[in-house]
Amino acid sequence: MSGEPLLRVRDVHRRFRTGPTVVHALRGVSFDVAAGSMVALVGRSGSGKTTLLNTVGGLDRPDAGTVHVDGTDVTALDEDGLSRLRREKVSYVFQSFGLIPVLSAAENVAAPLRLARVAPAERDRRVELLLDLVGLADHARQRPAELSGGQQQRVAIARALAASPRLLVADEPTGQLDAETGLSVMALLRGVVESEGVTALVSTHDPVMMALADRVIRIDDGQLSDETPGQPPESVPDAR
Ligand SMILES: Nc1ncnc2c1ncn2[C@@H]1O[C@H](COP(=O)(O)OP(=O)(O)OP(=O)(O)O)[C@@H](O)[C@H]1O
Repeated sequence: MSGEPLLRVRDVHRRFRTGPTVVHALRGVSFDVAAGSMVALVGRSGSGKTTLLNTVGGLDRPDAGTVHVDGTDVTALDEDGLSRLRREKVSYVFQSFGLIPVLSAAENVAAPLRLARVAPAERDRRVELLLDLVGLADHARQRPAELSGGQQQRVAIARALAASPRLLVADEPTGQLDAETGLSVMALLRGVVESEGVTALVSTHDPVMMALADRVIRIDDGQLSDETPGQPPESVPDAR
């Protein structure tokens, strides 16, 4: 498999029909993401970022084009196949965290491991390790409402990593966080890409996230319009 991109997107189109109006949200999007790299997806509001991320992880189907994740043709999967993909290969981090309110931090992180039928002792070990990785070892028993926004997003990142996905998709993961908290969550994401060997595709408006990425791809009105390599933070205006 070496040399194969972890993610391959080819000529993806997606249209939405609302009454008489048709919005062409993706107009022939193609790109590759190398295994173990972190790519930032940027673009104005309404440019198609969420639609693209949903298509990549099988939450939404394109009208045309193909998406391959780790050699699997996502666009050819039936519902069972998509569920397996989301359990085993792709996980999501959302702007709104998406934690289960009645579960503790540890139970939220354990949820994907339960689904994957990981044995309890191994599950506990992995949850402890992940909460430690995201700096929340002392908050394992707290429920989401008892955690700050930044802490909740850290739990969501730990949960997303629980089942050792190949691809982490994050849709504006720092969108609800203040600048300082957002920066620490972004640095955490960058760190886990390295330490867990995961590949990440992250939509963002934040120049610091762009600077932390290996590559930046820009979407404009449903088309990729530009691509620049990640830059060191000191060369990004207003990043400090
Ligand atoms: N389910 C839907 N039904 C109808 N139109 C939709 C739907 N989802 C997205 N769109 C339209 O598709 C276009 C792209 O939306 P998308 O949410 O992908 O943009 P975005 O870049 O993620 O925006 P933002 O940064 O504001 O989240 C927009 O014009 C949007 O109104």
